[in-house]
Amino acid sequence: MRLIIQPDANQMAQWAANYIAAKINSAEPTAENPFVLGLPTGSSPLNTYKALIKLYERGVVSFENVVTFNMDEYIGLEADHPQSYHTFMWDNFFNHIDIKKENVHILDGMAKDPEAECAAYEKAIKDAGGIDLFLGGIGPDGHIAFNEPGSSLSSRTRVKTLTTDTVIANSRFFDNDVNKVPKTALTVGVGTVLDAKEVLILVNGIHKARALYHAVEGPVTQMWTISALQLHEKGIIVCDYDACSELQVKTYKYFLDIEHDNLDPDSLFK
Ligand SMILES: N[C@@H]1[C@@H](O)[C@H](O)[C@@H](COP(=O)(O)O)O[C@@H]1O
Repeated sequence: MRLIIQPDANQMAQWAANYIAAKINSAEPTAENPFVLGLPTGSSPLNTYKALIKLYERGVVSFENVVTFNMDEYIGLEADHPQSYHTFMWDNFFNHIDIKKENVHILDGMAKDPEAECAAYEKAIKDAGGIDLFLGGIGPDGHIAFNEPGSSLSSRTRVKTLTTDTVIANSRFFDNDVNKVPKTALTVGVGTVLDAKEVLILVNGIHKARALYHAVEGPVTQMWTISALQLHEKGIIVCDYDACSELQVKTYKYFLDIEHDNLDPDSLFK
């Protein structure tokens, strides 16, 4: 695992955006052989999306030959609901770049047959050649996508019931009313994420410090699903100083030392 420690959320976002852009560019994607990018919602990736939009506007990267698969979607929200992940992605990212609508994949939370929707999603990822890079965030309880504590670390795309903690955490987007928050979601599985060629996870803020501790220093356990990243050959966590608060000083110093030459976001384009 690589742990990229940055001073704050803005510098994290610049590092992550530069990394994604450099990966897309080095793949030299074409319509026949696109770059396949997995994407999250939430507050964690917002600054990264803003930084990627700026890179696109500066002509540093194009998304013309990029295919995307989002991590998850609430069950029961129409795509045009203000809090659907469809709305989030188009408002915060897709509307501002040159991605083709047909290259965007987001699970349909209104699907009549959710299980068939999930199976079709797994097939679509496979048909696209697998995910080259999966960007993600985590909840304070260490969940990745909507793989709540107790999720199988081999899980695939499926229906998941949200924990009370997640419903409360996400009620901030639903007028702070837990009754308005959907209680179930469609989500890629931990196994789906681990199948990506690379996984890049964003973790910022003191409220994620415990989760980062479990991700880096804890054992692999279904109770902190992000810990499964330890099994991935190319797992990267980009975090800020605050999120490192629960790490041992020697762990923190080790990753700062070994990544010393890689911490400047501009170093990624050299
Ligand atoms: N399903 C999403 C996750 O993909 C996201 O990582 C998490 C954390 O959100 P935030 O980045 O806002 O802290 O929220 C939701 O539960």
